[in-house]
Amino acid sequence: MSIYRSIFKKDLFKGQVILVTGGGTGIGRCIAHELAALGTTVVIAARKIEPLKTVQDEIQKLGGNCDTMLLNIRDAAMATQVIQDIVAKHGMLNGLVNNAGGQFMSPANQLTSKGFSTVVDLNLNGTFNMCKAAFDGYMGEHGGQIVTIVAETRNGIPRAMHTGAARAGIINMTKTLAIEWGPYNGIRINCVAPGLIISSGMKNYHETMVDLLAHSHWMNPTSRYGTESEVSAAVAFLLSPAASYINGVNLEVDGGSSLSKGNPEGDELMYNPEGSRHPVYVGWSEGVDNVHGIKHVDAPAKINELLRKYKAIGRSSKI
Ligand SMILES: CCCCCCCCC/C=C/C(=O)SCCNC(=O)CCNC(=O)[C@H](O)C(C)(C)COP(=O)(O)OP(=O)(O)OC[C@H]1O[C@@H](n2cnc3c(N)ncnc32)[C@H](O)[C@@H]1OP(=O)(O)O
Ligand SMILES: NC(=O)C1=CN([C@@H]2O[C@H](COP(=O)(O)OP(=O)(O)OC[C@H]3O[C@@H](n4cnc5c(N)ncnc54)[C@H](OP(=O)(O)O)[C@@H]3O)[C@@H](O)[C@H]2O)C=CC1
Repeated sequence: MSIYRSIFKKDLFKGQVILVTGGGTGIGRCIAHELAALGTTVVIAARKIEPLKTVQDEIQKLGGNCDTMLLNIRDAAMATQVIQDIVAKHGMLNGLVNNAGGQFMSPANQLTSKGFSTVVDLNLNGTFNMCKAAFDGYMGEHGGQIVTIVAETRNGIPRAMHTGAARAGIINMTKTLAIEWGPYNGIRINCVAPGLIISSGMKNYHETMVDLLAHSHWMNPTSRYGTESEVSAAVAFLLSPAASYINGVNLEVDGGSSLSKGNPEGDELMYNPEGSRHPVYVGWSEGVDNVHGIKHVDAPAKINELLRKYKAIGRSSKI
Protein backbone atom coordinates (compact mmCIF):
# COMPACT_ATOMS: atom_id res chain seq x y z
CA MET A 1 0.00 0.00 0.00
CA SER A 2 1.11 3.54 -0.64
CA ILE A 3 2.82 4.96 2.42
CA TYR A 4 0.81 8.16 2.13
CA ARG A 5 -2.45 6.24 1.90
CA SER A 6 -1.58 4.25 4.96
CA ILE A 7 -0.38 7.06 7.18
CA PHE A 8 -2.05 10.30 6.14
CA LYS A 9 -5.36 9.49 7.69
CA LYS A 10 -7.45 11.14 10.32
CA ASP A 11 -5.79 9.38 13.23
CA LEU A 12 -2.17 9.78 12.07
CA PHE A 13 -1.16 11.35 15.39
CA LYS A 14 -3.87 9.78 17.57
CA GLY A 15 -2.72 9.29 21.15
CA GLN A 16 0.15 11.73 20.72
CA VAL A 17 0.74 14.96 22.61
CA ILE A 18 2.46 17.74 20.64
CA LEU A 19 3.37 21.21 21.90
CA VAL A 20 3.16 24.12 19.43
CA THR A 21 4.72 27.34 20.72
CA GLY A 22 3.09 30.53 19.45
CA GLY A 23 0.02 28.43 18.59
CA GLY A 24 -2.49 31.24 19.22
CA THR A 25 -1.83 33.14 15.98
CA GLY A 26 -0.87 32.81 12.32
CA ILE A 27 1.26 29.87 11.26
CA GLY A 28 1.22 28.33 14.77
CA ARG A 29 -2.58 28.41 14.86
CA CYS A 30 -2.72 26.70 11.48
CA ILE A 31 -0.20 24.04 12.60
CA ALA A 32 -2.30 23.43 15.73
CA HIS A 33 -5.41 22.93 13.60
CA GLU A 34 -3.58 20.63 11.19
CA LEU A 35 -2.26 18.43 14.02
CA ALA A 36 -5.53 18.40 15.96
CA ALA A 37 -7.38 17.33 12.81
CA LEU A 38 -4.97 14.39 12.58
CA GLY A 39 -5.82 13.19 16.09
CA THR A 40 -3.17 14.96 18.18
CA THR A 41 -3.78 16.33 21.63
CA VAL A 42 -2.21 19.65 20.80
CA VAL A 43 -0.90 21.96 23.52
CA ILE A 44 -0.53 25.57 22.41
CA ALA A 45 1.59 27.97 24.47
CA ALA A 46 2.55 31.65 24.26
CA ARG A 47 2.68 34.84 26.34
CA LYS A 48 -0.89 36.04 25.75
CA ILE A 49 -3.74 33.83 26.91
CA GLU A 50 -6.65 35.27 24.86
CA PRO A 51 -5.50 34.14 21.38
CA LEU A 52 -4.68 30.71 22.82
CA LYS A 53 -8.17 30.37 24.30
CA THR A 54 -9.74 31.41 20.99
CA VAL A 55 -7.81 28.73 19.09
CA GLN A 56 -8.57 26.15 21.78
CA ASP A 57 -12.24 26.96 21.36
CA GLU A 58 -12.00 26.65 17.55
CA ILE A 59 -10.32 23.26 17.81
CA GLN A 60 -12.68 21.92 20.44
CA LYS A 61 -15.71 22.99 18.39
CA LEU A 62 -14.28 20.93 15.52
CA GLY A 63 -14.02 17.90 17.82
CA GLY A 64 -10.26 18.13 18.47
CA ASN A 65 -8.27 18.07 21.71
CA CYS A 66 -6.41 21.22 22.69
CA ASP A 67 -4.84 22.52 25.90
CA THR A 68 -3.31 25.96 26.53
CA MET A 69 -0.38 27.10 28.66
CA LEU A 70 1.31 30.42 29.29
CA LEU A 71 4.92 30.45 28.13
CA ASN A 72 7.73 32.88 27.43
CA ILE A 73 10.33 30.88 25.53
CA ARG A 74 13.01 33.37 26.59
CA ASP A 75 12.55 32.22 30.19
CA ALA A 76 14.37 28.88 30.64
CA ALA A 77 12.68 28.17 34.00
CA MET A 78 9.25 28.73 32.46
CA ALA A 79 10.13 26.43 29.55
CA THR A 80 11.08 23.70 32.03
CA GLN A 81 7.88 24.24 34.01
CA VAL A 82 5.63 24.07 30.94
CA ILE A 83 7.15 20.77 29.82
CA GLN A 84 6.77 19.38 33.36
CA ASP A 85 3.13 20.52 33.44
CA ILE A 86 2.39 18.88 30.08
CA VAL A 87 3.92 15.57 31.14
CA ALA A 88 2.15 15.70 34.52
CA LYS A 89 -1.22 16.45 32.90
CA HIS A 90 -1.07 14.45 29.65
CA GLY A 91 1.47 11.78 30.54
CA MET A 92 3.77 12.34 27.57
CA LEU A 93 5.27 14.76 25.05
CA ASN A 94 5.74 13.14 21.65
CA GLY A 95 6.39 16.26 19.60
CA LEU A 96 7.59 19.84 19.94
CA VAL A 97 7.01 22.48 17.27
CA ASN A 98 9.13 25.56 17.95
CA ASN A 99 7.09 28.13 16.08
CA ALA A 100 7.26 31.13 18.43
CA GLY A 101 9.68 33.79 17.25
CA GLY A 102 10.01 36.97 15.31
CA GLN A 103 11.88 40.21 14.88
CA PHE A 104 11.51 43.86 13.93
CA MET A 105 12.83 45.33 10.69
CA SER A 106 15.93 47.49 10.82
CA PRO A 107 18.97 48.16 8.61
CA ALA A 108 22.03 46.61 10.24
CA ASN A 109 23.78 49.93 10.73
CA GLN A 110 20.87 51.19 12.84
CA LEU A 111 20.67 48.09 15.02
CA THR A 112 21.64 48.58 18.65
CA SER A 113 23.40 45.90 20.63
CA LYS A 114 20.27 45.52 22.75
CA GLY A 115 18.05 45.14 19.69
CA PHE A 116 20.35 42.50 18.19
CA SER A 117 20.54 40.61 21.51
CA THR A 118 16.77 40.73 21.96
CA VAL A 119 16.10 39.02 18.63
CA VAL A 120 18.87 36.47 19.07
CA ASP A 121 17.63 35.78 22.59
CA LEU A 122 14.05 35.27 21.41
CA ASN A 123 14.80 33.03 18.47
CA LEU A 124 18.07 31.20 19.15
CA ASN A 125 18.14 31.07 22.96
CA GLY A 126 14.36 30.60 23.10
CA THR A 127 14.54 27.59 20.77
CA PHE A 128 17.44 26.16 22.78
CA ASN A 129 15.43 26.62 26.01
CA MET A 130 12.52 24.66 24.54
CA CYS A 131 14.64 21.85 23.06
CA LYS A 132 16.59 21.45 26.31
CA ALA A 133 13.44 21.47 28.45
CA ALA A 134 11.78 18.88 26.17
CA PHE A 135 14.90 16.70 26.31
CA ASP A 136 15.29 16.92 30.10
CA GLY A 137 11.59 16.65 30.85
CA TYR A 138 10.60 13.77 28.58
CA MET A 139 12.25 13.18 25.21
CA GLY A 140 15.73 12.35 26.48
CA GLU A 141 14.26 9.18 27.95
CA HIS A 142 11.32 8.47 25.63
CA GLY A 143 12.37 9.95 22.26
CA GLY A 144 10.27 12.31 20.15
CA GLN A 145 10.10 14.58 17.13
CA ILE A 146 11.10 18.25 17.09
CA VAL A 147 10.46 20.71 14.26
CA THR A 148 11.57 24.33 14.45
CA ILE A 149 10.19 27.07 12.22
CA VAL A 150 13.09 29.25 11.11
CA ALA A 151 13.12 31.54 8.05
CA GLU A 152 14.64 31.31 4.63
CA THR A 153 18.19 32.62 5.19
CA ARG A 154 20.31 31.41 2.28
CA ASN A 155 21.30 34.85 0.97
CA GLY A 156 21.05 36.64 4.31
CA ILE A 157 18.01 38.72 5.28
CA PRO A 158 18.50 42.41 4.47
CA ARG A 159 16.90 44.59 7.18
CA ALA A 160 16.63 41.58 9.46
CA MET A 161 20.26 40.60 9.98
CA HIS A 162 19.59 39.75 13.64
CA THR A 163 16.94 37.19 12.80
CA GLY A 164 18.99 35.80 9.90
CA ALA A 165 21.90 35.22 12.27
CA ALA A 166 19.65 33.66 14.91
CA ARG A 167 17.87 31.35 12.45
CA ALA A 168 21.16 30.26 10.87
CA GLY A 169 22.28 29.43 14.41
CA ILE A 170 19.16 27.32 14.93
CA ILE A 171 19.75 25.43 11.68
CA ASN A 172 23.27 24.54 12.79
CA MET A 173 22.15 23.72 16.35
CA THR A 174 19.58 21.37 14.82
CA LYS A 175 22.29 19.45 12.95
CA THR A 176 24.30 18.98 16.13
CA LEU A 177 21.26 17.92 18.14
CA ALA A 178 20.30 15.43 15.43
CA ILE A 179 23.71 13.83 15.83
CA GLU A 180 23.86 13.97 19.64
CA TRP A 181 20.22 13.14 20.43
CA GLY A 182 19.55 10.60 17.68
CA PRO A 183 21.52 7.48 18.61
CA TYR A 184 20.79 7.05 22.32
CA ASN A 185 17.69 9.16 22.82
CA GLY A 186 15.60 8.37 19.73
CA ILE A 187 14.94 11.99 18.87
CA ARG A 188 14.52 13.33 15.31
CA ILE A 189 14.92 17.07 14.90
CA ASN A 190 14.47 19.20 11.77
CA CYS A 191 13.73 22.75 10.63
CA VAL A 192 11.17 24.24 8.26
CA ALA A 193 12.21 27.52 6.65
CA PRO A 194 9.25 29.50 5.30
CA GLY A 195 9.66 32.16 2.67
CA LEU A 196 7.15 34.99 2.90
CA ILE A 197 3.86 33.58 4.15
CA ILE A 198 0.47 35.30 4.19
CA SER A 199 -0.09 35.35 7.93
CA SER A 200 -0.68 37.52 10.98
CA GLY A 201 3.09 37.98 11.23
CA MET A 202 2.90 40.53 8.44
CA LYS A 203 0.79 42.76 10.69
CA ASN A 204 3.99 43.53 12.57
CA TYR A 205 5.42 45.33 9.55
CA HIS A 206 5.16 49.05 8.86
CA GLU A 207 2.63 50.04 6.19
CA THR A 208 5.37 50.89 3.70
CA MET A 209 6.79 47.39 4.09
CA VAL A 210 3.34 45.87 3.59
CA ASP A 211 2.98 47.96 0.39
CA LEU A 212 6.37 46.75 -0.81
CA LEU A 213 5.45 43.15 -0.06
CA ALA A 214 2.09 43.49 -1.81
CA HIS A 215 3.87 44.75 -4.93
CA SER A 216 6.75 42.30 -5.00
CA HIS A 217 4.87 39.07 -4.23
CA TRP A 218 5.50 37.71 -7.75
CA MET A 219 9.29 38.03 -7.59
CA ASN A 220 10.07 34.38 -6.99
CA PRO A 221 9.83 31.23 -9.07
CA THR A 222 6.19 30.52 -8.10
CA SER A 223 5.15 34.17 -8.57
CA ARG A 224 3.31 34.23 -5.24
CA TYR A 225 3.70 34.09 -1.47
CA GLY A 226 3.04 30.95 0.53
CA THR A 227 0.14 30.03 2.80
CA GLU A 228 0.03 29.01 6.44
CA SER A 229 -1.32 25.66 5.25
CA GLU A 230 1.72 25.04 3.08
CA VAL A 231 4.02 25.51 6.09
CA SER A 232 1.78 23.35 8.31
CA ALA A 233 1.77 20.54 5.75
CA ALA A 234 5.58 20.44 5.83
CA VAL A 235 5.59 20.38 9.64
CA ALA A 236 3.10 17.49 9.75
CA PHE A 237 5.20 15.60 7.22
CA LEU A 238 8.40 16.00 9.27
CA LEU A 239 6.64 14.95 12.48
CA SER A 240 5.16 11.88 10.79
CA PRO A 241 6.54 8.39 10.12
CA ALA A 242 6.78 9.38 6.43
CA ALA A 243 9.86 11.36 7.49
CA SER A 244 11.25 8.75 9.85
CA TYR A 245 14.67 8.74 8.13
CA ILE A 246 14.90 12.52 7.76
CA ASN A 247 17.00 14.05 10.50
CA GLY A 248 18.90 17.32 10.90
CA VAL A 249 17.61 18.94 7.72
CA ASN A 250 16.24 22.38 6.96
CA LEU A 251 13.27 22.08 4.61
CA GLU A 252 12.71 25.32 2.70
CA VAL A 253 9.04 26.04 2.06
CA ASP A 254 9.57 29.13 -0.01
CA GLY A 255 8.46 28.44 -3.58
CA GLY A 256 12.12 28.61 -4.57
CA SER A 257 12.52 32.25 -3.46
CA SER A 258 15.84 31.37 -1.82
CA LEU A 259 17.18 30.85 -5.35
CA SER A 260 16.72 34.54 -6.08
CA LYS A 261 19.92 36.38 -6.89
CA GLY A 262 18.74 39.29 -4.73
CA ASN A 263 18.89 41.70 -7.69
CA PRO A 264 15.53 43.47 -8.13
CA GLU A 265 16.10 44.28 -11.82
CA GLY A 266 17.21 40.74 -12.53
CA ASP A 267 14.21 39.43 -10.65
CA GLU A 268 11.84 41.54 -12.70
CA LEU A 269 13.27 40.11 -15.89
CA MET A 270 13.18 36.54 -14.61
CA TYR A 271 9.78 36.23 -12.95
CA ASN A 272 6.18 36.45 -14.09
CA PRO A 273 4.25 39.58 -13.07
CA GLU A 274 1.12 38.30 -14.83
CA GLY A 275 0.26 35.93 -12.00
CA SER A 276 1.10 32.56 -10.57
CA ARG A 277 0.73 29.33 -12.51
CA HIS A 278 1.21 27.31 -9.32
CA PRO A 279 -1.80 25.91 -7.44
CA VAL A 280 -2.02 27.25 -3.91
CA TYR A 281 -2.75 24.89 -1.02
CA VAL A 282 -5.12 26.57 1.39
CA GLY A 283 -6.60 23.51 3.06
CA TRP A 284 -6.10 24.22 6.71
CA SER A 285 -6.30 27.96 6.72
CA GLU A 286 -9.26 28.28 4.40
CA GLY A 287 -11.32 25.18 4.91
CA VAL A 288 -10.77 21.70 3.57
CA ASP A 289 -14.32 20.79 4.37
CA ASN A 290 -16.96 21.76 6.84
CA VAL A 291 -15.41 19.68 9.56
CA HIS A 292 -11.75 20.59 9.87
CA GLY A 293 -11.42 23.87 8.02
CA ILE A 294 -10.62 27.18 9.65
CA LYS A 295 -11.78 30.19 7.72
CA HIS A 296 -9.85 33.21 8.80
CA VAL A 297 -6.31 34.33 7.94
CA ASP A 298 -5.37 37.35 10.04
CA ALA A 299 -2.99 39.05 7.56
CA PRO A 300 -3.05 42.74 6.58
CA ALA A 301 -5.86 43.48 4.08
CA LYS A 302 -3.53 44.22 1.15
CA ILE A 303 -1.76 40.90 1.66
CA ASN A 304 -4.98 38.96 2.16
CA GLU A 305 -6.13 40.40 -1.15
CA LEU A 306 -3.27 38.46 -2.77
CA LEU A 307 -4.61 35.23 -1.31
CA ARG A 308 -7.99 35.88 -2.93
CA LYS A 309 -6.19 36.53 -6.21
CA TYR A 310 -4.21 33.28 -5.98
CA LYS A 311 -7.37 31.32 -5.38
CA ALA A 312 -9.19 33.09 -8.18
CA ILE A 313 -6.90 31.53 -10.76
CA GLY A 314 -9.03 28.43 -10.21
CA ARG A 315 -6.17 26.08 -9.67
CA SER A 316 -6.07 25.98 -5.89
CA SER A 317 -5.83 22.49 -4.51
CA LYS A 318 -8.08 21.64 -1.57
CA ILE A 319 -6.98 18.11 -0.91
C1 LIG B 1 11.85 42.48 1.47
C2 LIG B 1 11.16 41.66 2.50
C3 LIG B 1 11.99 41.44 3.75
C4 LIG B 1 11.19 40.71 4.75
C5 LIG B 1 12.09 40.08 5.78
C6 LIG B 1 11.32 39.09 6.49
C7 LIG B 1 12.10 38.34 7.55
C8 LIG B 1 11.90 36.89 7.42
C9 LIG B 1 10.44 36.54 7.38
C10 LIG B 1 9.90 36.51 8.72
C11 LIG B 1 8.65 36.92 8.93
C12 LIG B 1 8.16 36.84 10.30
O1 LIG B 1 8.83 36.48 11.20
S1 LIG B 1 6.58 37.29 10.56
C13 LIG B 1 6.43 37.15 12.35
C14 LIG B 1 6.62 38.49 12.98
N1 LIG B 1 6.15 38.38 14.35
C15 LIG B 1 6.89 38.92 15.27
O2 LIG B 1 7.97 39.41 15.02
C16 LIG B 1 6.31 38.85 16.65
C17 LIG B 1 7.37 38.77 17.67
N2 LIG B 1 8.14 40.06 17.77
C18 LIG B 1 8.39 40.60 18.96
O3 LIG B 1 7.93 40.08 19.98
C19 LIG B 1 9.23 41.86 19.02
O4 LIG B 1 9.31 42.44 17.72
C20 LIG B 1 10.66 41.64 19.57
C21 LIG B 1 11.43 42.91 19.55
C22 LIG B 1 11.40 40.62 18.73
C23 LIG B 1 10.60 41.19 21.00
O5 LIG B 1 9.91 42.14 21.75
P1 LIG B 1 10.30 42.49 23.28
O6 LIG B 1 9.05 43.03 23.91
O7 LIG B 1 10.95 41.34 23.93
O8 LIG B 1 11.39 43.57 23.12
P2 LIG B 1 11.25 45.13 23.26
O9 LIG B 1 11.36 45.47 24.72
O10 LIG B 1 10.06 45.62 22.49
O11 LIG B 1 12.56 45.64 22.52
C24 LIG B 1 13.84 45.30 22.99
C25 LIG B 1 14.86 46.10 22.18
O12 LIG B 1 14.77 45.71 20.79
C26 LIG B 1 14.94 46.89 19.97
N3 LIG B 1 13.73 47.11 19.18
C27 LIG B 1 12.51 46.56 19.39
N4 LIG B 1 11.64 46.95 18.44
C28 LIG B 1 12.34 47.74 17.58
C29 LIG B 1 12.01 48.42 16.38
N5 LIG B 1 10.78 48.37 15.84
N6 LIG B 1 12.99 49.13 15.76
C30 LIG B 1 14.22 49.19 16.28
N7 LIG B 1 14.59 48.56 17.41
C31 LIG B 1 13.66 47.85 18.06
C32 LIG B 1 15.24 48.03 20.90
O13 LIG B 1 16.63 48.10 21.11
C33 LIG B 1 14.54 47.58 22.18
O14 LIG B 1 15.08 48.14 23.32
P3 LIG B 1 14.56 49.59 23.84
O15 LIG B 1 14.97 50.58 22.79
O16 LIG B 1 15.24 49.79 25.14
O17 LIG B 1 13.07 49.49 23.97
N1 LIG C 1 4.95 35.03 8.15
C1 LIG C 1 6.08 34.87 7.51
O1 LIG C 1 6.24 35.33 6.36
C2 LIG C 1 7.20 34.13 8.15
C3 LIG C 1 7.19 33.74 9.48
N2 LIG C 1 8.28 33.07 10.00
C4 LIG C 1 8.28 32.60 11.38
O2 LIG C 1 7.15 31.79 11.62
C5 LIG C 1 6.78 31.87 13.01
C6 LIG C 1 5.31 32.24 13.13
O3 LIG C 1 5.12 33.52 12.53
P1 LIG C 1 3.71 34.16 12.18
O4 LIG C 1 2.61 33.24 12.52
O5 LIG C 1 3.80 34.68 10.81
O6 LIG C 1 3.73 35.44 13.14
P2 LIG C 1 3.01 35.78 14.52
O7 LIG C 1 3.57 37.08 14.95
O8 LIG C 1 1.53 35.68 14.36
O9 LIG C 1 3.49 34.60 15.47
C7 LIG C 1 4.45 34.70 16.44
C8 LIG C 1 3.96 33.90 17.63
O10 LIG C 1 5.03 33.71 18.54
C9 LIG C 1 4.54 33.98 19.85
N3 LIG C 1 5.68 34.48 20.62
C10 LIG C 1 6.46 35.54 20.34
N4 LIG C 1 7.40 35.71 21.29
C11 LIG C 1 7.20 34.71 22.19
C12 LIG C 1 7.85 34.33 23.38
N5 LIG C 1 8.88 35.05 23.88
N6 LIG C 1 7.40 33.24 24.04
C13 LIG C 1 6.35 32.52 23.58
N7 LIG C 1 5.70 32.83 22.45
C14 LIG C 1 6.12 33.92 21.77
C15 LIG C 1 3.45 35.00 19.69
O11 LIG C 1 2.48 34.92 20.74
P3 LIG C 1 2.53 35.89 22.03
O12 LIG C 1 2.80 37.26 21.52
O13 LIG C 1 1.19 35.70 22.68
O14 LIG C 1 3.62 35.38 22.89
C16 LIG C 1 2.82 34.58 18.38
O15 LIG C 1 1.78 33.66 18.59
C17 LIG C 1 7.73 32.89 13.63
O16 LIG C 1 8.85 32.24 14.19
C18 LIG C 1 8.14 33.71 12.42
O17 LIG C 1 9.30 34.43 12.64
C19 LIG C 1 9.37 32.79 9.26
C20 LIG C 1 9.44 33.15 7.96
C21 LIG C 1 8.36 33.86 7.30
